Amino acid sequence: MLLQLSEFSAGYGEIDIIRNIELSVSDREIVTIAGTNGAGKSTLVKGIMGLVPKMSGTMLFAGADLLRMRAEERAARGISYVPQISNVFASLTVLENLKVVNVSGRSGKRLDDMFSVFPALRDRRRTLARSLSGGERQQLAFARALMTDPKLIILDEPTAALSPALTDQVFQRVIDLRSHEVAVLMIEQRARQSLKISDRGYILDGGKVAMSGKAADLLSDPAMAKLYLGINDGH
Ligand SMILES: Nc1ncnc2c1ncn2[C@@H]1O[C@H](COP(=O)(O)OP(=O)(O)OP(=O)(O)O)[C@@H](O)[C@H]1O
Repeated sequence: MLLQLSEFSAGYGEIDIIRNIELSVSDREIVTIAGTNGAGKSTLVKGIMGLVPKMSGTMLFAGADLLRMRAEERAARGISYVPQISNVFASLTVLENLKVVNVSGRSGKRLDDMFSVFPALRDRRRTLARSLSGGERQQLAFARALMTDPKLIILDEPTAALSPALTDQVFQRVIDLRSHEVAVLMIEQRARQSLKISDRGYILDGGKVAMSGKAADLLSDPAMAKLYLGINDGH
């Protein structure tokens, strides 16, 4: 198991926002976190990154105890986080955005790797990030996250504000990430589409895991369809 949370609770003050979460991600797995607005999805992933002030429970990553580690240490151990907005530097070119990721050693080789995975970025390497299309910008955000050669990438709503066509493209890119020996944990409002490309899923409601399991089982569960699917995606 790559990431294992047990009895994990987290919050910002007196009251915990998420409570007693059991969650795991295996090597190269794609896992969706979906659920209602305000359920605590962002708080959960920020907790994994070490960005929430109050946390308790157990959190293991590649066998190490993450809970007491600072955010920088967690990142250094191989977790990359792609926030929902402001995930690239708008005033830098594509090439500059990739170069400023702090990678020790072979960054030239790494750049070549990124351009072979995302050929559109090679063509646009001198373009300012602010001039990229929404889909290209998301590719750049993924490429930046991959520059550090992480074991786990956490994506916070990668398709937010994208058109249906670009959404399909971004989900295809998420599938491609798997060939990079990387696991993906992603928050998605488009739960149905996201589960279709995932191995497993967790549905949060009111700070707790309401449902979890194999993505195919969740997609065919009538209770899941009634309560949590189809509100935000028309597919
Ligand atoms: N920095 C913060 N300080 C205090 N409370 C916060 C903070 N961030 C979030 N919350 C509260 O935590 C709860 C869960 O928020 P969170 O953003 O984790 O939910 P979410 O499931 O990601 O929601 P959405 O789908 O709407 O983005 C909300 O009630 C929110 O008001």
